[in-house]
Formats: sequence, C-alpha cells, structure tokens
Amino acid sequence: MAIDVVSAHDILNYVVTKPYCCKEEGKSDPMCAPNFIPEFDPVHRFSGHKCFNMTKPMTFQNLGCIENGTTPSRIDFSTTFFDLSNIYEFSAGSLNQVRSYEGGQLKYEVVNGRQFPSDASDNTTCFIKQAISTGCTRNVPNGILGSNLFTTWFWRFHNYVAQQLANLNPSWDDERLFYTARDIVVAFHLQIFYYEFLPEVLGKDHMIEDEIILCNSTGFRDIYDETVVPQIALEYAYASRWFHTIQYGAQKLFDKNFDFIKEVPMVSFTLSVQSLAVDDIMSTVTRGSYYQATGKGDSTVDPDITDVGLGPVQEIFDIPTADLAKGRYFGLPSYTKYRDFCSGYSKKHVDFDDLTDHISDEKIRQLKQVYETAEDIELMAGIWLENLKEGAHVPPTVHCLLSNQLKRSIIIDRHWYERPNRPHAFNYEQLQEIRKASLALLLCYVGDDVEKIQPKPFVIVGQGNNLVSCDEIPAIDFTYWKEES
Ligand code: HEM
Ligand SMILES: [Ca+2]
Repeated sequence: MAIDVVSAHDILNYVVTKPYCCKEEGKSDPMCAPNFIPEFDPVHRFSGHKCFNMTKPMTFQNLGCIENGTTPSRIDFSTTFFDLSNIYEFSAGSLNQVRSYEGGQLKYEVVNGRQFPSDASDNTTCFIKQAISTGCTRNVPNGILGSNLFTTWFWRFHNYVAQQLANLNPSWDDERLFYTARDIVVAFHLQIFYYEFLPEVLGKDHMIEDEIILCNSTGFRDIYDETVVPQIALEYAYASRWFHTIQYGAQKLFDKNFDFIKEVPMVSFTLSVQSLAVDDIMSTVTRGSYYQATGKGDSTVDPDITDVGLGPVQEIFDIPTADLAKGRYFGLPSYTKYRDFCSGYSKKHVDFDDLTDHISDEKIRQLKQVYETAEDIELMAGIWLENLKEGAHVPPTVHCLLSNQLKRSIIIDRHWYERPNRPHAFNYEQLQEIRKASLALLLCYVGDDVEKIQPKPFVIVGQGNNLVSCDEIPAIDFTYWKEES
C-alpha cells in the first residue's frame, strides 16, 4: 500500500465519457454506491448489462482556456507538494470545511465508537452512519480502500497530535494547535513515505545514490532551490499507474489472534468508505493491511482490476486500458524517448534491439506483433513489459520517472520538513522525534485494535520482522513541543 501515490485517488477528477454500452433504466446515482455490506456479495456487481465507461480528466480545453484541437492540458486540483493535501485540501479550498475550529481538531464523526473523517454538516445526509443505509458518501473523503484507510488514519493522527499539543500547551489557541499539528503530521508522513516506504519500493541504496534520501538520516538537510519551478511531472502519476499491475484483488480479514476470517474483493471497497464503519470491519481490514502480502510484479493483472475496477458504481471498468489510453490522450512521447531520457541520453533507443537490456526477447517479439516500429511503443506498454530493476521492486523506467520527481519534490518545497531555515522550522531535537515516524507507530497510535504489529509493516511478517507489542515500537516524545513559559 502506498501513501501519497495512493492518495492520488483522492484527487482523481476524471469525468466519465459516453459509455460504450449501458443499461438505460434503473441507473443509480453513480456517487451512491449500492451497499454490499455485510454480505460482501461479489455476484451482484456483475448483474445486468456490462457497461464499460472510459474516462477523461478535466482539461483547460474543457474550460475554453486553451483552443480545442491542441494536446489536452490537464487541470490538477491537488497541490503540487507532498503536503497531505488529501487530508487538508481534499478538494480545492476545502481546508476551512474540515476544521472544527476547536482545539486544532479536524471534524470527525464517531460510528461504532470509531473516529472517521467527516466534513458533513448537520443539514446534509452524508454522514457515514447515514451512508451505511443510503450508500451516499458524497461529502467524505472517498476513494479506493488504501486511500480511505490512509486518510482515516492520518485524519485521526492529526487530532491525536493536536490533543497532545493542547495538553502540553494549554494557552495555545485553535489556530496555533491546528497549524503546529499539521506541520508535525505532514513531516511524519514524509518521513514514512521517503525513509520507510520508498526504500522498499525503489531500493534504499538507489535512493541514497540518487540523493533522494540521506545515508545517515538524523540531521537537517537543505536542497531547496527557489529557481526551480514547483511542478509535478505528468509522468509521475502516469508511471505510478504501473502499481495497478501488482494490486492484489483480495482483501484478507484477520481476527485479533491473526487468524484468517475470510477474504473480500478489494474493489468492493472502492468508493464505499462507509463499509469500513460496519461492525469490526475496520479492525479486521486494518490487520489485513499489514499482515497480508501484496501482488506480484509479473506482468499479469488481477482480474478484478481489469473487469471491475471501480467496484459497485460501474459494472465494468478496465483500469489498465484506461491507463494505456491516458498516455495517448496526453500525447506522451514514445517509450523509446523515455529510455533515452532515463539513460541520461548516453544511449539512443531507435530499434527493437535497443530495448533488450530491460525487456526479454520473448516480450520484444510480442511488442513487434503490436507495434510496427520501436518508436511507436507507448510508455505504458513498455513499462508493463520491463523486467524489474535490480535492487528494486519496480521496472527501471518506472524507477527513473518516480525518482526524478521525488528528488524534485524536495528541491521545490520551501517548507520541506528537513530544512533548518524554513519558516517555523523544527529544532534539532524535534526533528529527531520526527525521524521516529513509522507506519507501525502510526497504527499503534490510531489504528483500530492494533495491539501487535511488525516493526516494518510494508514488509511481510517473517524473521527479523515478527509481530511485536506496540510498547516495543519507539514512540514520539511530544514534550519537545512544550513551549517554555
Ligand atoms: C483496488 C485498487 C485500485 C483501484 C480499484 C484503482 C483504480 C483506479 C482508477 C479507476 C483510476 C483512474 C483510471 C482512469 O480513469 O484513467 C486510477 C488511477 C490511478 N491509480 Fe489506481 N487503483 C487501485 C490501486 C492503485 C495503487 C495501489 C496505486 C499506486 C500505488 C495506484 C495509483 C494510481 C495512479 C497514480 C493513478 C492516476 C491518478 C491521476 O492521474 O490522477 N492505484 N486508479
Ligand atoms: Ca499535495
């Protein structure tokens, strides 16, 4: 499960284009997922006609700002930085909507004794507890299972931190508590993303070599460059779609002894955050999220990803087809051009034979059947067929395109948490506490009934990474944020 890359789903702003085939009558409101809990009935998802819709992102052409007939230029509603905008700005301008303006807290709703994100107000019908029967979840952060879990956890963590700060500093007002908590939570998230999650995916040695992380991750560092324009490459989100190929289709549920209960199609949770609020689903799914393994990077895709995709709201959605199609839609250059770029332009890739260092002969033969020349190969098709990079869990071109942005995201961020001279920077002791951030710690703080967890939850349980009690996970000492009176 990936943070921030997964949270891309919270900002997806695709519009559904004309369906290829669709039943006319009895179409439900697409934002109101039919409820499948508690039976988790995968069968009804396939009832009726099969209706496959393609999607289009919002573009400046749609708004008439750029002439039609030009390459579509996408409007992105999320911020350019890794600043947990899926929590704090999950739709543009929504920050004020999600603050409670008391004690620095974010608004929440309690269902079954559990805290869930909520921006619903009293006169809407979109509280999660209502959605359990109505299916309506228009007003809450609502995406795929992974992002719903992460949003919920970080939302709760914000409130946890704000409460710690309030206890230590009774004189702080809501404003100060809110912004100090946000700063800590964003840093905590970045520390997990860059120093815990990404090393498992990209390989720690590669990341050190590419200067994305520090070898000795204790001190400050500052690579901010105000002359670099803050931007996220289209290719970052695009190449990240490769992760759809390792998405495992089944979500396993475990009881408190980590005994397997059952498995549920992962996609059944898509756009159905309310399903997490039923019974003890949140606890059993949370355990599954760190106890079960991910899918394999072996050029095959789970059938639910190609047939169901969006879960209950559409009968069929083929995510890999959408992934390939978006490359054409955005007018991305040929795969060979990205190979040139990723070789630092030390090698030119023109013929099929130039691609053999990352793609097997058999797969080159398959490419030849589909594409007339090597320069016709699309980026997505190329990365689907690449072997995984040595010392990493992604193909080399995905590695290159992600690494490129991940480094730039530090360079462009004036508020990067490791900077000693940013406005309201952490002092050295506070930064040491932030360095303790880990997914295990997050789940021990705010996860549902998490009493035991492996120290490295992005890695499967095993020797050297066995389940331990939460008491053994190093915790943050918030007293470093107590203001001297
Ligand atoms: C159950 C699992 C998942 C489902 C159902 C799902 C579904 C989708 C769908 C429907 C889209 C939009 C496709 C389009 O219309 O073009 C999408 C986009 C995307 N997905 Fe997933 N996805 C899943 C898992 C993941 C994972 C694990 C990652 C990465 C770690 C990921 C990364 C992305 C990215 C980066 C995009 C493009 C976002 C953008 O351009 O705004 N997805 N996904
Ligand atoms: Ca952001």
